[in-house]
Parts: sequence; C-alpha cells; structure tokens
Amino acid sequence: MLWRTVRSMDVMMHSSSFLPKLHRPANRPVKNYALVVLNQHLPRFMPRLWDHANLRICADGGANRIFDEMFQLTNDGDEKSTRNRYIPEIIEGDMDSIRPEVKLFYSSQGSKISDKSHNQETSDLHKCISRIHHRTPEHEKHNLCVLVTGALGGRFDHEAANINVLYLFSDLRIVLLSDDCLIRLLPKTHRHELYIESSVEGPHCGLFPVGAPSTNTTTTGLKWNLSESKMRFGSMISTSNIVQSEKVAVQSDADLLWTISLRNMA
Ligand SMILES: Nc1ncnc2c1ncn2[C@@H]1O[C@H](COP(=O)(O)OP(=O)(O)OP(=O)(O)O)[C@@H](O)[C@H]1O
Ligand SMILES: Cc1ncc(C[n+]2csc(CCO)c2C)c(N)n1
Repeated sequence: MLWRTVRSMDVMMHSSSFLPKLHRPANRPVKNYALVVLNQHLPRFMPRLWDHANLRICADGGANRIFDEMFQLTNDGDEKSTRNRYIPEIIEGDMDSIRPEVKLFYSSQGSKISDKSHNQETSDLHKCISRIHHRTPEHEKHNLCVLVTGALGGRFDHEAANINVLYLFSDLRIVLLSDDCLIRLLPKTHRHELYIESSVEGPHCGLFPVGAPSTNTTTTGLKWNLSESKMRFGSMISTSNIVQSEKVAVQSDADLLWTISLRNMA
C-alpha cells in the first residue's frame, strides 16, 4: 500500500470577543488588544473598546475625534474630566490633521507624540501599525489583535489604503471597524474557523479575494456555501451571504477578506 503524508493546514481561530455584549458570560473575558483610532467619527461602542484595550494609538487627526467626541459617548457629567480620562499612549502620523491645541493638550497629559511629517509615502494608519509590528515580539505577533476604528465608510482612497494595510501586515490580526461592519484578512496559509458572536454580529457577511483570484474556496456555516469555488473581481464574489451557524469554516488557495455586519449596539 502507498502511504502519502498529507500535512494538514494549521487552523486559525477568530472571534469578535472584543465587541461589547449586553450579557457577557463571566467565563468569557475580553481578549487583550491594541486600539488604533482613525480620523473618522467614533463608533458608539468606543468607550468600551477604549476601556479594555492594553494600548491606544491615535492616527494623527484621530486624536481630534477623542478630544471632541468622547464626551457625547459617555454618561459623564463633566466634559473636562472625560477628556482627562481618555489619554492615548501614542499619537502617530504626519501631523497635518491634529489641531495644535489638541496636540498640546495630549502632550501635556503624557501622550507620546510621534511626528512623521517627513514621511509622505505611507498613510498614518500604516505608520501606527508599523510601530505596533515593531514593538511586538515575533512569537506574540500571531496572538495580538489590533482593532482599527473609523476604517470604513469614508473616502474610498483611504478605505483602499486601510485594506492594503491588512495585506502589508498579514502576520498581525488586524480588524477594521465601522459602526456597521468589520473586516479581517484570512491568509491562505491557514484554514480558518470564525466563531460568530451572534448577539452583536451578523447575519450578513461577505467573502472575497482582493488582488489575486481564488481558484478553490470551500466554506461551511453559511447560507450560500462555496464548494471548491472560483472567486475573482470580474466574475463571482460572495456578498450578501448569511451566517447560519455559530462556527464558519473557510479554506482557500488565496488570501480572502471576511466581512460581517455589526448589530446596532447603541
Ligand atoms: N474618510 C476616511 N475614510 C477612511 N479612513 C480615513 C478617512 N479619513 C481618515 N482616515 C484614516 O485616518 C488616518 C488619519 O487621518 P488623517 O485625516 O489624519 O489623514 P491625512 O494624512 O491627513 O490624510 P489626507 O492628507 O489624505 O487627507 C488615515 O491614515 C486613514 O487611515
Ligand atoms: C505613488 C504615490 N501616490 C500617492 C502618494 C501620496 N501619499 C501617500 S501616503 C501619504 C501620506 C498621507 O498621510 C501621501 C501624501 C505617494 N507618496 N506616492
């Protein structure tokens, strides 16, 4: 008999356990993550994301959003004390959008201001993720989760640059967030298991390659599953799909983007 050794691909597990739930079981703590705040309106659940993050970085004009908008999102009575409570560890970027008084305020409160105005080759988000990449030891990279707020729903060139960052730093788990959905990259190096937090995400979802086509993608757990299917722009991509199980499994010969809707968490 002929024996063949087939090396099965490692599984990468994903869950959106960082999303605020009304009733979180005590045995399911929020995983630690780094938070990057971009220059778009803050999501409703920002105070809860902020409180559970272990590192908070504002990308340039993202600092204006914390300064201006955090008060409206909290139930605090006093704008000044709210401002004093939400201090980012780092403000990173080319500093062409942060207002002078905001920069002054946060530097006086101890934020590190990293002025990269000489670099007009990469976006502010790219600069933030580079810093996180650099400071994370190799063996911890695959575990670290980076949440990026305000990444979607604005200027399309910014959105494309934000998605490009997922590909540039594919050894980090980066989640792009808006009020309405999230996006993550599923690298082709792994099989993927997505554990759906159905009280806060779904049911609408999408799965598609950007850049390089897929000739073979298989899924379980969706209403319209793929079975060794081809996907590329200009042909079929899976959009307006529906999650039908607590676990979605994906395997592909191409890097894919996974997107899922977020429920109204007001
Ligand atoms: N409308 C938007 N849509 C999506 N992402 C955005 C948008 N505006 C800003 N961002 C994100 O926030 C980051 C910081 O924004 P900021 O406005 O400071 O950028 P910028 O360098 O001034 O950009 P530009 O000069 O192209 O307007 C950007 O790198 C980008 O990732
Ligand atoms: C081919 C090419 N296209 C656009 C830019 C401009 N650009 C890209 S990122 C960035 C910084 C934004 O904060 C700027 C100005 C470039 N350098 N190279």
